Amino acid sequence: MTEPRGPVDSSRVPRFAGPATFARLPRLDEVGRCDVAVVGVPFDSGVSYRPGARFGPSAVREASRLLRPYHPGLDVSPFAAVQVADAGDIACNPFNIGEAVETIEDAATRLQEDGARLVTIGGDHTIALPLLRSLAKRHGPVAMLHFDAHLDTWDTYFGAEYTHGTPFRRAVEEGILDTEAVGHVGTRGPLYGKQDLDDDRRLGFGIMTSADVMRRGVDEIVDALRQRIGDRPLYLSIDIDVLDPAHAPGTGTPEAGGLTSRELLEILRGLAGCNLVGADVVEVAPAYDHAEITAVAASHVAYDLVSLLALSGPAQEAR
Ligand SMILES: N=C(N)NCCCC(=O)O
Ligand SMILES: [Zn+2]
Ligand SMILES: [Zn+2]
Repeated sequence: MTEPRGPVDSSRVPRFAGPATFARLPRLDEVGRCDVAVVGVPFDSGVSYRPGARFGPSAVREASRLLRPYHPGLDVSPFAAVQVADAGDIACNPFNIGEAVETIEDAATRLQEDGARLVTIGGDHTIALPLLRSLAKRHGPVAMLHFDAHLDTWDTYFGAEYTHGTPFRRAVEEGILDTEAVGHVGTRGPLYGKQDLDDDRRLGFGIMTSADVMRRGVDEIVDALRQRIGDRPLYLSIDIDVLDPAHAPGTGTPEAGGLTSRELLEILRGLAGCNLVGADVVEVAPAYDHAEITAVAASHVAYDLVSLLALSGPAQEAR
C-alpha cells in the first residue's frame, strides 16, 4: 500500500490560498481511490422552512481550511492513517425530489464500491434516506444514532413522502434500519402532537433529549448509547440543528435549548471503536450564519467523523 496523500501543508501554502476541498485534502480524482471520502450533496428541495442548505457543502469546505492533521482527543492523524479524499459534490436535480433521491443513492453506492466509507455533507436531511439505502445494500439494516433537534420520523408534508422531516420513517418502513438499535439524541422543541412521540416509539426509536444530555452528562449518555449499539454496523446522522442556535445559527429550522458544540463533539468522541460504516452532517444553511459559526462547527463535526472512521484503518478491499 502506498502512503496516503495528505492535505496541502498549511505551513508552506497559506491556508487561505487555493480552492477549498475538505480540510485541503486531495480530490478523489487526484488519488484514484480512498478509504474515506468526504462528499457533498448540495440539495435542499426537501425543506419545510428556510431554504439554503444547498450551499452547505461549499461553506463547510471553506470553514475546514483551519483544520489540522492531528486529533488529540482521539489520538489519531486521520489523513496519515488512511487515504481520505474529497469526492466533490453529487449533482442532483433540484426540481425533482424523487429523481434526486435516486441520483444520491446511485452515486453513494458507486463511491462505496471499493470499500470507501462516506462522510456526506448536506444538503437537507432528505439525503439521509438514499444514503441509508446505499448502505443497506452492502451491510443490511444498520444501527443509527440520529443527532437532531427534530424526530424526522413524520409521515408526509403536503402529501410529500420525501422531505427533510420524514427520512427515518421511510427508512424504517423500508427495513433498512436495525430497529433494535436506533435512537435520537438532542431532540427538543414543540411537536405537532403527543402522537408524534407514540409514532416514533412504535417505529423503534429511543430518545435522549437535549435536556437528558444536560442532566445526565456526556459520559453517562455515551455509555447508554454504546450499550444499545454494541458492535452493529452503525450510521451517524448529524443534523447541525442539534446544536443550540447560539452554536449553529445557520440552519433552516432552529430550535432553542440545544447541545453545545463541545457536548456534541465529546459524545462523538465517546463512540470511538464502534463499527461506524458511514455518517452525514446536514442542514448547514450559510445564508443565516454569522462569522461562519455554523460552518466551523460542522467542519469540526465532519473532522471528528473522518477521525472515527480512520481509527478502524484502511478499507478491507485495500489491505
Ligand atoms: N431539520 C429537519 N431535518 N427537519 C425539520 C422539520 C421540522 C418541521 O418543519 O416540522
Ligand atoms: Zn433538525
Ligand atoms: Zn433533521
